[in-house]
Amino acid sequence: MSVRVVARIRPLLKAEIEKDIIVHAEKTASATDKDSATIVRIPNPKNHGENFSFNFNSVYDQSATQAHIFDNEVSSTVKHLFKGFDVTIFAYGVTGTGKTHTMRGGKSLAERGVIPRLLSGIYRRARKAEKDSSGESTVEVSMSYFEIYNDKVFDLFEPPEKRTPAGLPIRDNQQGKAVVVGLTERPCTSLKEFEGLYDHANINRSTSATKLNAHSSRSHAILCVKISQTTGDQTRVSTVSAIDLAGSEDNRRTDNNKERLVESAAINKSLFVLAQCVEAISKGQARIPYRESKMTRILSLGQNKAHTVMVLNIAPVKSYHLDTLSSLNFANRTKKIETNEIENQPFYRDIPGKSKLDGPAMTSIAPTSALNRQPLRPKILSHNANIKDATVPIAKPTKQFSVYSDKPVRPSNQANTSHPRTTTRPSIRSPKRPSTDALPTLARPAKIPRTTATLKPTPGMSALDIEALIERKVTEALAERADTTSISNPEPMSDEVQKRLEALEKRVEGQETEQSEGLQYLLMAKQHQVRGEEASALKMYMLAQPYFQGNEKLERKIEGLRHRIEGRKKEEVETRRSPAKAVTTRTRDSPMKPAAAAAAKDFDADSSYHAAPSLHAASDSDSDSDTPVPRRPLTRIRRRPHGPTRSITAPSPAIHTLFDTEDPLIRDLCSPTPRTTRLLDIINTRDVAQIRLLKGVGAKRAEAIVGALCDMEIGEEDGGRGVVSLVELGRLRGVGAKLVQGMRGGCVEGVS
Ligand SMILES: Nc1ncnc2c1ncn2[C@@H]1O[C@H](COP(=O)(O)OP(=O)(O)OP(=O)(O)O)[C@@H](O)[C@H]1O
Repeated sequence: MSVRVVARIRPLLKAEIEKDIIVHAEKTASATDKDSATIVRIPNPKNHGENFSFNFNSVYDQSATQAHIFDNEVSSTVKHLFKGFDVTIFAYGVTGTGKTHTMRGGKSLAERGVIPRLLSGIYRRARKAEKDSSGESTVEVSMSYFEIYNDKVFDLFEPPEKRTPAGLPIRDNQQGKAVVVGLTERPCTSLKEFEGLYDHANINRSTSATKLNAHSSRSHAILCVKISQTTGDQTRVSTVSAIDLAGSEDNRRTDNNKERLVESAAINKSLFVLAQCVEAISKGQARIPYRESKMTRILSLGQNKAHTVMVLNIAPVKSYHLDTLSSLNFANRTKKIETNEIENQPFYRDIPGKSKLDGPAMTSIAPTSALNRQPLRPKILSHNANIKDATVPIAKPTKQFSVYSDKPVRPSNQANTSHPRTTTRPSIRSPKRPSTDALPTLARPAKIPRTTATLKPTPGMSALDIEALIERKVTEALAERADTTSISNPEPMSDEVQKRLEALEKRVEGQETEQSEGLQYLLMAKQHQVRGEEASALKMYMLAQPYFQGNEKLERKIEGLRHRIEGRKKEEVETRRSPAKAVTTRTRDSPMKPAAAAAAKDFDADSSYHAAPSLHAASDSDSDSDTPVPRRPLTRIRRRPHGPTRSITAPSPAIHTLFDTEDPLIRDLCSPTPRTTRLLDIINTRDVAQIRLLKGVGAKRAEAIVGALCDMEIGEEDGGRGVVSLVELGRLRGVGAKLVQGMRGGCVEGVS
């Protein structure tokens, strides 16, 4: 099913006037009176006589009430939730277009937004389900709520003063879903309780007054509400995520100060990445850059297996013209994303082995499948043999148990470490079972009767009961093993090693924090430059300079930019004095100094400056719509060949390059020392022969490192990126800070 995209055009604000309205909701020609509008119409900024139209699932104009939006677009998702599907609802749009109004809304009953109404619907349905089952079923609701501020994750149940500067980490759970580690999950038994928690948490959200919005959200806020439906000993968990994204900002209009600019850069960057993800998905590219921002990682659009609704918030007026077009383009692409909705299967309650890491969404998948994968933290006693287990199909573990065997399960460590599974499997396969095909899969324990205490079959048991008994026993034993394994295999790190690792981490983090501040300025500089705001770009480059002292490339860039601005000013003055003369002035009258010329050349050669002007406009190659991407003056744009449509196409800004290695300047400024690079390169070869030659590493240790890399699955989801920092290396099982320092120190001698 595709992402459902609905557009909402907000009413005029006090300072806005009727005659500036340029965006309209319209119905299709074939629509009846009953049908709602599905088209957003907006003029072409280059030619006001021409209009662009964008088609969405629904379009709401200024008259749409909060109740209207909820009833038409969101209330039906409650049903999905209770059927076991996850749901994601998110609001997207430029700053000040009504995202928070839509999601949270006001205090009065009529003004309440999607979130409180959704919760109201959830509680209502929960009570009904409980009542209809005559008390057989219970529904529990719990919530977690966090924000992504400056690309860091913060628990909104924690007051800001208790936050750690680095925020909470994100990890992939066993199902490959990104979850925040260490989030508070609060049970809430009634709407009132929910509202109390939600309102309180919202006080902790980062908001500020900007020129475009007196209460502008400076972060992406993600609310996860978990619904656990229990009948007997089975529980089915589903999650609804309601996301109020921060709005993109055009800093020419915000008058943002330094702090707001930094926030703005982070917001814009994450929205850039989101646009890139959507573009990559819509083009069917193999690599979707989810990991380039925390927001995209969490949202995992198109990958999250949830029923997804996007509300596109739009301002109706001219001053938002270009931004609105960008948003419309983005939404146009998003609506084509197919989500593979998957129903969460019930699992047995109180099953041991559920990690805290799982987070709210984690438990939404049957635990049996979770058992097939390695935990995220390496377990010291586990062998590489376990890696194979990760590939064992879900139903296979059942073969390890015989229904007639009543012996206690072997302690997990032994089972895990002494024998690879493949050797034990045949001997414990039940000889009485001709085929495992008849087995119901572990992921569907729904048919299991609520028999309990004894695991021995009794004479009166049916074949189905026996099958169920096998499953039950297998599930419990595997869960127990997983649990024991995690408890009995703590990190074997001595206090001293732990301390050293922390010290190393702090040192590296300290450097990172300092550098990242400088990088923020570079990012902003680049954003300004992309928009043709060269004076602001220069200012930002200059602010970045103290963080990268002595960097010649940056100095050249600044000088080149300064020269360019001065040249332009001169040109303007000349033009005003004598337009005809000015045409030739540049070549005749102002020859560039060699250094400046080189700098300017460097500037020109940097292809990323030819990017599209709009912050969240990704490239547009859609063929089925009038999907313009605005262009701004002063920005040089490479045109793509015109296709069959008349869509105006701007190239995609290499957004992800803003902070990464594709930008030559940033690459230059961020690169780790050659020694570190060398060490990481060697480690990432996963070649025992090479690694064992590192200082302090013998053959056994080299093998353990390679094993740990595999265990941690570093690189699998990242296309084999391997360890990327010393800290990450130090965290590998059996490595530690001391060894890292030793290996690094010995690296200069060269290990080939
Ligand atoms: N449908 C609406 N009806 C009435 N007022 C609205 C509506 N939509 C938005 N507003 C008003 O517009 C202003 C901006 O809305 P809001 O704060 O929700 O924008 P936003 O998109 O969340 O902005 P930001 O990204 O900066 O947080 C608010 O004063 C809000 O009350």
